[in-house]
Amino acid sequence: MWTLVVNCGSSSLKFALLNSATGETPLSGLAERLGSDLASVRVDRENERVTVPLPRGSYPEAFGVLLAELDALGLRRDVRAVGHRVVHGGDRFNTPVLITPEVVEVIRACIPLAPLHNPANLAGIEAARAAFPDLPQVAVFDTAFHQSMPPVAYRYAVPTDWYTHYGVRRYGFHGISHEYVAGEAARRLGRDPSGLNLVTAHLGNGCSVAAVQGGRSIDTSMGLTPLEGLVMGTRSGDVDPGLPDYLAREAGLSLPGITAALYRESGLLGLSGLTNDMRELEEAARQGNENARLAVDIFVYRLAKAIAGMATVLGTLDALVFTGGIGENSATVRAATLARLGLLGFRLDEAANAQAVRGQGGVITSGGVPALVVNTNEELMIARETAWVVAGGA
Ligand SMILES: Nc1ncnc2c1ncn2[C@@H]1O[C@H](COP(=O)(O)OP(=O)(O)O)[C@@H](O)[C@H]1O
Ligand SMILES: CC(=O)OP(=O)(O)O
Ligand SMILES: [Mg+2]
Repeated sequence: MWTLVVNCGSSSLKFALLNSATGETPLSGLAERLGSDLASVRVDRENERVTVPLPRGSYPEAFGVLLAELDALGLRRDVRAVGHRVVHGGDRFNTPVLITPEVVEVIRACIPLAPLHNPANLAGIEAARAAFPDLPQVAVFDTAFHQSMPPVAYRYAVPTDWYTHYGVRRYGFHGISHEYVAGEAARRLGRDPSGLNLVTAHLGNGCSVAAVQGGRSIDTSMGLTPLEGLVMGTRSGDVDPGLPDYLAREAGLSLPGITAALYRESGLLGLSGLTNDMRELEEAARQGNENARLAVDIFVYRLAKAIAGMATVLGTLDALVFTGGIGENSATVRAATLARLGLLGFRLDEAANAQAVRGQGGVITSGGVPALVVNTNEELMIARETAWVVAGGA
């Protein structure tokens, strides 16, 4: 079944046309910096890549480019469903669902919990509905996989009333990716997923780790919002909850201003003062830039602590999985992380670690607990889940 997958970020729209059974992907692309003068759309066709400028382009305009590409390939009429990545679904959804007006309302109600992501997801749903009014639209939630967490993992030690009245609890994100790579890792290890204890580390622009037991998430590092946990590209991850009040009083900053800085001006970017891009930071660190070095060191230090925490939650560890742009491509981050985790029994295979950079993934340890690189494929996961819902779901 041909499925169009739409993944809207705060200023980007990723899309892919996939065969949900075979994974064949004749068309994919990424519209970036939407709304700005520098907006552009990159289109990947079977054997070529083109980038077209789209100054001040909006989500509907980016969607227009996608439709024109579908027409050029003669495939628009073959699309049977549209699958959307939706970042926050609260605790209402533990599976993907057909998008109804009620589902849209829940996604809207979750905007305060994912202010960068959910409005963009709704824009993607609107654009797709306008273009394909007769096709089923499916929401695949980043939070759904983590709905299996037990209360001991998802509750915060705050007044119970905040939980019961305002849904203040940990939800977790990147579930589509954690679930996909956990399944792939089991396959690569030749093991039955139901018997495996895995830690999965999704390291992209947003970063999180998860403890996956028998194919189910039992804990993860992100919480109420995608701000908690690891150091990320521009997000701070964990800080002292006393920080906003302190800064509001000492620096005269507003609460929304502080939150915006924690989302957009912190993490690798804030620490280095240079960039949120790990590749550029590694290069700057090699050239002797101390701030870049410190940013990478703190990223790794916090990641290693979080992985050890997830291993503790699991009790025993069968494998560690690296994924996401950094996890798949940075041999340096992987090596430095494993070097801090001798306690868990990893033995890095340097040649295999260097090899895994070339895109195939694979096991990067020799003996001890295996660590693997698995390339994530959120689009394929969304296409499969969409096909499952269209076929009647649970
Ligand atoms: N060769 C590389 N070495 C180190 N980091 C890399 C490399 N390639 C990509 N990255 C990093 O991956 C991150 C982006 O991850 P990605 O998963 O593509 O992002 P997103 O979350 O936006 O999908 C960036 O920090 C980028 O620098
Ligand atoms: C939820 C989240 O952090 O997503 P992303 O990494 O795509 O920003
Ligand atoms: Mg990502």
